[in-house]
Amino acid sequence: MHSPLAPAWLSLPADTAALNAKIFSSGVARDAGQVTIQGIGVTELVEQFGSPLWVIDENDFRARARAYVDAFNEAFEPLCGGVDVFYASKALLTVQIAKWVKEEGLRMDTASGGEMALALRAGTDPSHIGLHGNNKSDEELHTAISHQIGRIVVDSLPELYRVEAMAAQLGQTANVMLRLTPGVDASTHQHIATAHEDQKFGLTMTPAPGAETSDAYQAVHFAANAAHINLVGLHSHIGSQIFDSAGFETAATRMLEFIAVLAAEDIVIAELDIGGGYGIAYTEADDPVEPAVIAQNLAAHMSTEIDRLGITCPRISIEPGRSIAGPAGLTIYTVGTTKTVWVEHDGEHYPRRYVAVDGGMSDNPRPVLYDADYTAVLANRVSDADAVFSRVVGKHCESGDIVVNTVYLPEDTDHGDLLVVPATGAYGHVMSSNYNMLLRPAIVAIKDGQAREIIRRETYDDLFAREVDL
Ligand SMILES: Cc1ncc(COP(=O)(O)O)c(C=O)c1O
Ligand SMILES: N[C@@H](CCCC[NH3+])C(=O)O
Repeated sequence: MHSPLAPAWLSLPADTAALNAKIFSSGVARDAGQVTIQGIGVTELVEQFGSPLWVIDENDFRARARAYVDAFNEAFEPLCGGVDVFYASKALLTVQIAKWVKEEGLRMDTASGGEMALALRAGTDPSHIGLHGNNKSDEELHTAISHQIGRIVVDSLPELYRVEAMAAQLGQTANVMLRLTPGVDASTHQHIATAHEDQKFGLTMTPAPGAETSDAYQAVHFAANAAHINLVGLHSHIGSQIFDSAGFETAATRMLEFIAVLAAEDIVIAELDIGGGYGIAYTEADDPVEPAVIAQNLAAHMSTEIDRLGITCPRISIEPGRSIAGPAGLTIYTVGTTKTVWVEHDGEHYPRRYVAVDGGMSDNPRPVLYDADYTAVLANRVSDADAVFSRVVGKHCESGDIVVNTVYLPEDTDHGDLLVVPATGAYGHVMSSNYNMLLRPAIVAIKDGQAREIIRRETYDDLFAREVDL
């Protein structure tokens, strides 16, 4: 029965076994009742690799990565030449994944010394690596400059001066992009919007009261004239999990207008990185846009703006993360216990079923951080039982430890059943923790119907590994 407690977007499923294709990776199906990934059943995966388990559909990941390369190159080639696609590795990064990214022709966007070290360890060409961060350490800058990485995306004036000084000291030229904040308020959760003024990232394009020029303008002039800096271009990233093209278009317009101002002063900006942030479907409420459509719309918008401003189009680069890794991943959990509570709503009481699983906020903190919604399906079997209004929770000592806030699950879902939560490939493993000393799950990659572990499950010895005096 449909619950009055349900949010407006959640519909009562006609079939609780159905798998919504826009949310699951392309390799997911049901076979003899069981959810399979490229033909391998969830029961077999859990028997072999344990529960909970992160699964990455490698074919799907690679296809999504390739789709960005193909779509953006096709749309922009006639206008601005080829497009470089940098995979935003913060979404999901292991050595294997860095290798897939390279094999599919993408470059690597990193956001810390650790991500950069992993990219280098995986054999990524340093000239294909970008380094972000609003507060890079001397050690991170030293590694980036001495390895001659393709772009240090400088976030502030003080950092720019430090880069010039360090490059001079090392007798090198640092490749620098400048991250600007085009003042766009992207429609997403406030913690993942990054281009409005009142947040920590980037050089503002608006002069301070009483000042004649902005930090962005001063940074361009400094970088263009610095002896040890090669100004690669400009960068803007408006935020993450965005569906609406208006924010990307406004940001592109503001960046191109700034490039036109600089062109009038004979400063040529050769490259413009427009960041990542493309939204994915976590639930039936989300309607993601295909890379080809995003690319064509953006190219059309930029073409008009370039004509209007009378400038040459800079080379374009982008940084998608979530939209490559997210839909390719899913998490398998085992149900431990259930209970039903009665919740008051408009003077009546309605049931909510709590279904507790063997993971939680330690393998996916997104619900607790951003109120993020997910969905789940009973995965080891199909059931004819009625769909009941449910909340999937974890096993941590926190009442906010929610895995899926609202979902209809079969009434007989019980101890020992497996649930699959789709779209967990991005910002799950990378933001996981050992809270309550839970062990982090393994990551299994499935390629061409073969499953292999790319990250093994943690052990209690891993938990004690940093104890100095055991
Ligand atoms: C600078 C930068 N580039 C790219 C990304 C990737 O964003 P997404 O994973 O939403 O595509 C982020 C994260 O928001 C970012 O901060
Ligand atoms: N971690 C965030 C995205 C942050 C993007 C990085 N700038 C999420 O899960 O949605």
